[in-house]
Amino acid sequence: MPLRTLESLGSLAGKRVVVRCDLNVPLKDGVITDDGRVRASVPTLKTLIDQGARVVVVSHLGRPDGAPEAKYSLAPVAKRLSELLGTDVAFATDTVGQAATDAVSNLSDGQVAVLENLRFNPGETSKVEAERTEFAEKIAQFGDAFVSDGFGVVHRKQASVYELAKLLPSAAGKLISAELTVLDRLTESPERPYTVVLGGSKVSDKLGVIGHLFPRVNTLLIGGGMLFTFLAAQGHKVGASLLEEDQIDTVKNYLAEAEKLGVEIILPTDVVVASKFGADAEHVIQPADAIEDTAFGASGLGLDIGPETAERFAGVIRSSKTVFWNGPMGVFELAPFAAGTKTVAQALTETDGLSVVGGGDSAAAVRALGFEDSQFGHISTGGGASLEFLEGKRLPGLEVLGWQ
Ligand SMILES: Nc1ncnc2c1ncn2[C@@H]1O[C@H](COP(=O)(O)OP(=O)(O)OP(=O)(O)O)[C@@H](O)[C@H]1O
Ligand SMILES: O=C(O)[C@H](O)COP(=O)(O)O
Repeated sequence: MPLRTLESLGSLAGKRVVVRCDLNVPLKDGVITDDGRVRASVPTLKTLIDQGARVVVVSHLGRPDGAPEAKYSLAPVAKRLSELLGTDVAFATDTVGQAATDAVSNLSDGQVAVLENLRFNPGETSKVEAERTEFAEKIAQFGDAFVSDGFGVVHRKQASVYELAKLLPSAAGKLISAELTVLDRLTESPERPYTVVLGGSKVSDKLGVIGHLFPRVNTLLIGGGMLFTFLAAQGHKVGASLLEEDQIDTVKNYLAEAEKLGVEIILPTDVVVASKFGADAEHVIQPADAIEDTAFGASGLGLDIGPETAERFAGVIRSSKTVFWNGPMGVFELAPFAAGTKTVAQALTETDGLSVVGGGDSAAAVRALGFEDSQFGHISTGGGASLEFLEGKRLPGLEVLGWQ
C-alpha cells in the first residue's frame, strides 16, 4: 500500500489538525544554531494554514527524561516558526495539560499553536504500549485529523509517531513524502560505486545499522565518535574517546563479515587527539593506533579524523557515484576539530554522482561550515531515520501511514 498523503484527508478547512514535526534543532544558550528542520516543516504547515485548518504542532527536542527541563523547551522554536510562517504562533507551556487545552481551543481557522516538548511526558517514549496509547489519546483530543511530518523520527515507535496515527484519520505531510522520493533512489538500484560515510555521536544507534548496509553498499567510511569502537576492536587503545565497550565484539564480527562480502570498511589512520573537550584544548595529530602515546596519555580524547584520513575519505567520495553521509567526522562545533567534517563535506560537493547528507547535526555541520544546501543532491532531515530507511528496515512511523 502506498503512503497516505495529505490529499487523502480531504478538505481540512475549519478542522483541528495535529501535526507531528521533528523540530529537534541544535540550540546554544537558548538560541537555535541551525533552523533547517524548522524550515523543512513550513511547506506542510503553510498548506494547512492556507486551507483554513486549525494547526496544532507537536514535536520533541533533545532527549529529556519524561519530565520538563527548561533547556529542552520548544519556546524558541515556536518563535522561529512564527517568523518563518509570517504569522503569530501560540505556544502552550505544557503538552496535554490546561495550557495546551486553552491554546487549542483559542485557535481560529488558519491559526497555529505549538505545544511544549512531547518528551516532557513519560508516555511519549514509554516501552509499554498501553502507556504510549494513553498519552496518544490525550493528544488525539486536540485533533480531528493527524498529519505526520517528522521524518527524522519515523524510526521511533513512540506515542506521537505511531499510536497517535492509529487514533485519528492520518496521513504523511509533504516533508515525509519529499524525503521518501529521494531516499527511494538510494535503495532502488543506486549507481555504483556506492559509499556510505558514518560519523556522529549516537554510536550505539548507528553501529546497529552497519551490518544491514553490507548487502547494499561498496564502501563504508568510518569517522566521528564511532571510529573508536572500531579501533578498539582492532586492539588499539583509544584514551578517553567515545567508546561503546559492549559493542566491540559486534564490530569485530562486522569487520570479518565485510571482508567476506567484499565490502570495504575504511578506518582512520590518523586522529586529532585533544587534552580535553573544549575549543581551547591542546591537540595533536596522532596515528590512529597510538592515541594514548601523547603527553595527554590515557586521558587524550579523539575529537576529529586526521588530515591524512580526511584526504583519503575525500578521494573515495569524489570517485563514488552515490554517497550517503550521516554524522559529522568530528566535533565540528569547536573550530579546531572541524577540519575533517569540512574536507568530507567539500568532497561531497565535488562528486558528480548523487550526494545525500542525512541528519540534523550533519545538516547543521555543512551549513555552519559555509556550504549551501544546493551544493548537495539532497539534505535529509533524518539522521537515524534515513539510515534505517536505507538499510531496508520497516519503519513504524511509515508503516502506520500505509507505507510498505
Ligand atoms: N569524536 C567525537 N567525539 C565526540 N563527539 C563527536 C565526535 N565526532 C562527532 N561528534 C559529535 O557528533 C554529534 C552529531 O552526532 P549525531 O549522531 O547526532 O549526528 P546526526 O545523525 O547528524 O544527527 P541526528 O541523528 O541527531 O539527526 C555532533 O554534535 C558532534 O560534535
Ligand atoms: O535528531 C534526530 O535524529 C531525531 O530528531 C530523532 O531524535 P532521537 O534520536 O532522540 O529519537
